[in-house]
Amino acid sequence: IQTAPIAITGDPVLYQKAAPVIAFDVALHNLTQTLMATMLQARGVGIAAPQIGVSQRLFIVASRPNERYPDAPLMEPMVMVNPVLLSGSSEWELGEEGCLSVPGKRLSIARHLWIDAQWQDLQGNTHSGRLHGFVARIFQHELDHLDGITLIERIT
Ligand SMILES: O=C(NO)N[C@@H](Cc1ccccc1)C(=O)O
Ligand SMILES: [Zn+2]
Repeated sequence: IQTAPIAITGDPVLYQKAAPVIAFDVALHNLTQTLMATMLQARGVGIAAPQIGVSQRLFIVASRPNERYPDAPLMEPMVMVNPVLLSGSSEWELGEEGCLSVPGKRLSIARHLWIDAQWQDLQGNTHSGRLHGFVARIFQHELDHLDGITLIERIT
């Protein structure tokens, strides 16, 4: 399966508002496979389509313990199309984040402790649920990417 180069700080695609996904077709399936393979190759625990140069509202949340995040919880990777943050806890928590598009940096970022999210799967079915802790953190990080926000914009 193909991987793709990861856009890094300064690449305009990282600062655009991504477009909603409207076609739940084979191209979306292929894009998701490339996104997943790229994330795994980079030892990521999440990745957003704009990071491989595709300005569409799609990301993967795939927390699992690895050398970059030894304490990360293990979960089934979630492919989230047209994700929406419905609400977030009033309580925020500071935590270390890395970004595959901001190589070599770990920054302390405040995120909601839990969030209620809604998204579509690759078949276009709508789902919703509450995410907690590190998984909620990854979701919020990836959603920022869909709105043209990277870690650097989050600290300034
Ligand atoms: O760059 C990305 N995703 O956009 N990948 C990050 C995801 C992430 C998000 C929040 C906290 C830790 C890690 C990574 O280091 O795997
Ligand atoms: Zn990132």
